[in-house]
Amino acid sequence: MVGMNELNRTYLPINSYGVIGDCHSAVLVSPDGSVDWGCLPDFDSPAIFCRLLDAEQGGYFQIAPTEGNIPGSQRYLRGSNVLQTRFASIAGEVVLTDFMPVETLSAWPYQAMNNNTWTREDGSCHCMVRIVECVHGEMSVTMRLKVTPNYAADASKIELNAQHLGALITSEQQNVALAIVGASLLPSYSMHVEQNELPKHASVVAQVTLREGERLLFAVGMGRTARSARRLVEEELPTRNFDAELAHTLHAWRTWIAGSNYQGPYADKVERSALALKLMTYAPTGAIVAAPTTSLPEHLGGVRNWDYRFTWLRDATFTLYAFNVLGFTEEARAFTHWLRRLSYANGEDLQIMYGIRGERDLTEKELYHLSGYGGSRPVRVGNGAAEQKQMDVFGEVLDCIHMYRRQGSFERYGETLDGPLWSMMRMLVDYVCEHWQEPDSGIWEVRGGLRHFVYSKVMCWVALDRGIRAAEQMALEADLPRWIAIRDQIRADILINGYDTNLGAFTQSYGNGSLDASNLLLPLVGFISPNDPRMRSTVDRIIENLTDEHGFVYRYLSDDGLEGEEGTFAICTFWLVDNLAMQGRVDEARSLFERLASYAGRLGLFSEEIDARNNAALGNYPQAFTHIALINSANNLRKAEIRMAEHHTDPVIAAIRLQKQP
Ligand SMILES: OC[C@H]1O[C@H](O[C@H]2O[C@H](CO)[C@@H](O)[C@H](O)[C@H]2O)[C@H](O)[C@@H](O)[C@@H]1O
Repeated sequence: MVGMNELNRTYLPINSYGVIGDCHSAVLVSPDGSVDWGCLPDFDSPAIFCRLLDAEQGGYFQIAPTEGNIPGSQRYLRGSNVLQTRFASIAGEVVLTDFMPVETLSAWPYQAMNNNTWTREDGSCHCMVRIVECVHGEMSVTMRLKVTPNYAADASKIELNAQHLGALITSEQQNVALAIVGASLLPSYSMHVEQNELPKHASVVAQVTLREGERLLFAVGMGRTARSARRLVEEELPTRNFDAELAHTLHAWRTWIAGSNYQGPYADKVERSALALKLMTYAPTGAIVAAPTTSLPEHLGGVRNWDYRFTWLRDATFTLYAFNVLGFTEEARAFTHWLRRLSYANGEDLQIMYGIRGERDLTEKELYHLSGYGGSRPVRVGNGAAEQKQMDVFGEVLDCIHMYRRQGSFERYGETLDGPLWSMMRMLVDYVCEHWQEPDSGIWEVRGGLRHFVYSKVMCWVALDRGIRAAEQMALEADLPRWIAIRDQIRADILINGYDTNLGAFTQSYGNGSLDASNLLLPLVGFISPNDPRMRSTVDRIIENLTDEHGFVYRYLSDDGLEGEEGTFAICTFWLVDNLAMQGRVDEARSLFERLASYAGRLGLFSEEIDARNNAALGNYPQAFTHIALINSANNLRKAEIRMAEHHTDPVIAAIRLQKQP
């Protein structure tokens, strides 16, 4: 964590970054004041800042003390995704406030699926705002903006404006506008262009000495064309009232989070997780990304580097479960809206993931010119998993609609389940009836060939089960006798072929003696009781054989067709917490939850995996999966504690406690 003088800055720990966003995109800000990852204006736009994936070539936008070695420390402003980085020395202290203005966090009038969101509802541009203010003494501050368009593949050209209060950075496809507000009041202010060693990208450098009470505001926006970006530099950005936008943005986040009705343990962690998840929603269409980054490695120096800036049906529906726990329903409405507008002719045609505007083509490419985080290559954009067959997604989609119905959301939003939505559900259930016996690539998207994954079969059972319940409870048209027979057949098949009596555990796939943490979901989806002896022994086997020395859980240890190792999966460890809690092993559950929670970064954010041995976060960041699971586990602990209280206290007191819960 160093200041501007440290020119050879390399890779910071993944979970040391803060994230800010506007529900169109999100950028990562390091504790030394640098935006090292940024795809603007949308999550899937080519990155203009990618120092995170190539410390030498990658662009960044850093505002920090000119003198090196003044450490920055970060925090979020209460109840928001507005980030502050504080730099303090003996001579002075400056505070950097970073945010992306939001108009509203409630449901949008959804736009066409195929648009990039260059402008906001009121016609102004989406932007990133950074305000640096001296709160004590004085400090010299440097801003360095190195824009590297198209993941640093395209060259950029810089033009400073006449007063040196802004800059236009253009390239073949992307045009960036920078405006600096407040500089004309500061005599020490200067700005120049600095050539870098690699000539493709120069940097805009501004310097100023700030005294107590003085401040500068930097706004960066994207123009669809060089001409529109020039207009942003000259007209729009210098005249927008960003103080009012900051107040509005803070209010929007705080109003949104105040809608949570969570009253259980670890409320601060749950709140941060909820705010992180909301950041991953794409307001114009209702889609939800798995994470706002690509290629943060699952093994340092390894090849397991994937692009997560897309919408997996699985990850998104899991996100909605977590929102549901907190009492948020609008996100599910927005997502089901997105879901209904996806293009697919039948179950075969339904992809497991789509782009945020419903794009089907997510062709995976390797960016050979980037060296990768800590040398982890290849850097990939696009994701080949989109072409995989993963049978679990049918259960996840049907379960999500089931949850939406159970929440009373159809009534709340004046919608109905019959009609086109029910036709879609029936089509998916019928597809599962025909295809559940086929092998697939499974929840973990293995690249080593198709198998009969137990979790996939269980989710086929879930698809049938939720379809049957909807048909029965809503008197909807369906071939119920057939559905019921197949549901029961799937269950019997799993219990015979998916449980290994010698091992004493549900296995990863049929006829294979390996353990798989996805089976921890079986009681969570209602397939089996958490106290069924087969489930209890599966949990014990997982604890014995699928954990590291900290008790954190690996997804599996079997071959998956890829080179290299990986860390423990945070979502899987939280699933273990859930199982322990549901079994009444509350002390073990609590202690595991707390151990795992201590591996979040200082801001409470998690990536996908943990290498506890080296105290390192691994994988894309922040990752929805982990934050979803944290919320669910905190809630399962809450429920387990209530159950314990009921058993161990006076029944009257227990009843009073129960009443207090939402
Ligand atoms: O391990 C191989 C696979 O890893 C990624 O998939 C993982 O992330 C997805 C998004 O969060 C999640 O849905 C999946 O369950 C995880 O295994 C990657 O996206 C795949 O391309 C890759 O094959």
